Amino acid sequence: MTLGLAMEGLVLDRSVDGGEFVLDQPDLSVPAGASIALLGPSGCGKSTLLDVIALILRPTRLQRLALRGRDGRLVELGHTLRHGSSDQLASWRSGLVGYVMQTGGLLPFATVGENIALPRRILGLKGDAIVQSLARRLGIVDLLNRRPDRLSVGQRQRVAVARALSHQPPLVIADEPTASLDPAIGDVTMDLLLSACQELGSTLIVSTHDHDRARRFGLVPLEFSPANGCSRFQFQAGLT
Ligand SMILES: Nc1ncnc2c1ncn2[C@@H]1O[C@H](COP(=O)(O)OP(=O)(O)OP(=O)(O)O)[C@@H](O)[C@H]1O
Repeated sequence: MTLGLAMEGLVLDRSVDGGEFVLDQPDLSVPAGASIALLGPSGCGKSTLLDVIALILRPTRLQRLALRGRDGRLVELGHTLRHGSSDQLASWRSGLVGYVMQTGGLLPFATVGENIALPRRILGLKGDAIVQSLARRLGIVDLLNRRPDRLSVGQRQRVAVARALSHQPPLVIADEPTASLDPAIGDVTMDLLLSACQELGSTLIVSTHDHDRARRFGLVPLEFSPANGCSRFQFQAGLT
């Protein structure tokens, strides 16, 4: 089985900052091209785990984090995530990951179209036909010239999904991407995430509270399981 993601020995300890939360993930492996639903109660660490995988959050300890690139090579990034510069991490992130953040994370001074095209600009990719195509599939073509502060939360969420897909990354991460959407648009959005990733052979990890939608769309569940200690959290190990 070819891996899309391999992680070992992750500890993210917020107690050092006065919190009570510890994410303790000895092992996590996801097959390349798999579509995963990260499930668990509020506060169990879904966003935290996604932020580590997306090279945003530096863990307290980490033995290994490897992500598969578009060229098929598994890139070892554990040392860079612990000790590399922000610029190094941003550079790897832009090529390897598309991230639909829970908060949208759109640039307020750029239009919707510019936001969606931004990951392509960063990578120097030519052609913006995919921006139009994604906008059409998500029903946001009429919004391309607006700024994000003139959008509803649900519209922003769809823009964030389009932006995460526009550079066709090998790993797509989505943090509750349908939380603010009505059921029909939520289904369209989940369908696009899945079909775009399947067309590209990309790995998809979606955090969600919507077990029913995850099941209907055939996402493989990766469930939170209590670890030792009342404030230690962990997700079910490898899916290979
Ligand atoms: N910046 C932060 N500083 C300190 N503690 C934090 C911070 N962000 C989150 N936490 C804590 O870390 C824990 C995990 O939070 P996280 O957001 O990963 O949970 P989640 O499973 O994604 O929750 P939800 O389903 O509500 O989005 C929680 O106990 C939360 O209070």
